Amino acid sequence: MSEMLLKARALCGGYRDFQALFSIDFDVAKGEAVALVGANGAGKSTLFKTLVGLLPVKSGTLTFNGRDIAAMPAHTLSRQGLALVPEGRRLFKGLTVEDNLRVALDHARTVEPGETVWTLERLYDLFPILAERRRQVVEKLSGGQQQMVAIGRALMAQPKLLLCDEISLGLAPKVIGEIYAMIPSIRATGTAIVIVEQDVSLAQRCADRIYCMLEGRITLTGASSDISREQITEAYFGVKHAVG
Ligand SMILES: Nc1ncnc2c1ncn2[C@@H]1O[C@H](COP(=O)(O)OP(=O)(O)OP(=O)(O)O)[C@@H](O)[C@H]1O
Repeated sequence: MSEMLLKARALCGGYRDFQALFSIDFDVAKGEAVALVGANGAGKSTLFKTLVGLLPVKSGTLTFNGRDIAAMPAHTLSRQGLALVPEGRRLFKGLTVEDNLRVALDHARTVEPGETVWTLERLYDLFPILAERRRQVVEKLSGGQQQMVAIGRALMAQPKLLLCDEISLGLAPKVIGEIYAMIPSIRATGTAIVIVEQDVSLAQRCADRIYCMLEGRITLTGASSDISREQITEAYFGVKHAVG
């Protein structure tokens, strides 16, 4: 594996008295695409929120770019290069597409010389429909277009690692295809990406490696090309039975 960007070891976390993550080992290398799969309630969103500092690390270690980030708050982590596209998008209603995108500039990472900078122009090249809709308030957009704004907003923070939580939820297959087509362009800039995806086949196709979670634990990890459908099914449900 190439140089490590994010490294979690024996990570435990959750909500107040409720433990939702148990001894998680999770790695992302620079520029890598990783998929995180698991049933509803497995702990995928909780892991993402813990990685970006929205929930506390209860025990274990967490490093990003070689730095201990276990106690860093979300706004500091954003400036370090960690960005989350949250489940449900959470756009700023009443603001235009462009204003939603510009909001991220306030907590963006300072880009190093030679690195690609995500500008509005580059984003509009990635999602041309957003250029057409730039002056519209986001409520007027379709679900797929809103998802593009959510991804675009995260990219404007100039992340080294982009965490995408269920970006295909509720979208038509054609639109999902359009959104997932952005992954190679994002990776080409050197940004690593982790996607939470319910469609396991899609996850396997677009990621180098897969992690599967069940009841707050990682139950399977490996190269997408090496993992069989049967192994994923077992890790996903904890029992041997067939899906879809
Ligand atoms: N705000 C919260 N307070 C307390 N417990 C929570 C909270 N949010 C989630 N949980 C619990 O944490 C566990 C993991 O939930 P999480 O949302 O991380 O799962 P998930 O894999 O992302 O599932 P989904 O696909 O449904 O979002 C579940 O038992 C859930 O009920």
